Amino acid sequence: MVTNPLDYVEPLGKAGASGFTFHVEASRDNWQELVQKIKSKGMKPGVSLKPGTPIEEVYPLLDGENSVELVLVMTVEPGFGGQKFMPEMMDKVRTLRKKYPSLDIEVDGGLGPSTIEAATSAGANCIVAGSSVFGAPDPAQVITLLRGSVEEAQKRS
Ligand SMILES: O=C(CO)[C@H](O)[C@H](O)COP(=O)(O)O
Repeated sequence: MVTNPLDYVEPLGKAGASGFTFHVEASRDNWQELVQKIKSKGMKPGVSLKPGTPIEEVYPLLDGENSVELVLVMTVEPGFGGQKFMPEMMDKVRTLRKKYPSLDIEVDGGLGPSTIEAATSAGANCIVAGSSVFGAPDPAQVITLLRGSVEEAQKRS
């Protein structure tokens, strides 16, 4: 998480990023300008929210003009890898999935073989995973498992 996301749009665009996700908590006053700038640099805009932030805070960014195309529901407090997945965040994912059936919904924090099912069955289709992949004896196998869980959940929906 950065506190001044606007400052990073230009450099990340230049570096070739395809997407740019900012925290709603850091952009309450300027998210419209931010989304416009992200799109003007050819990147896909996304918004993220911390565990303590209610899901309703992102609705204006999805419903109006200059809408974001992805919501990242943090399943740990932002800061560092290796933290414990917060299953109670799945209520946010379920609520979002019900309201926005084709939205990209990402989850980040504590995702791995033991938590992926909770996330994908709630409606998450983009997974951020650090420790469970990089700490595994066979990282490719974990990635295949995570991807398979997303695909299975999508077939069921
Ligand atoms: O940066 C993070 C939090 O700010 C992420 O949660 C992290 O990169 C993912 O790591 P892990 O899969 O180990 O939870």
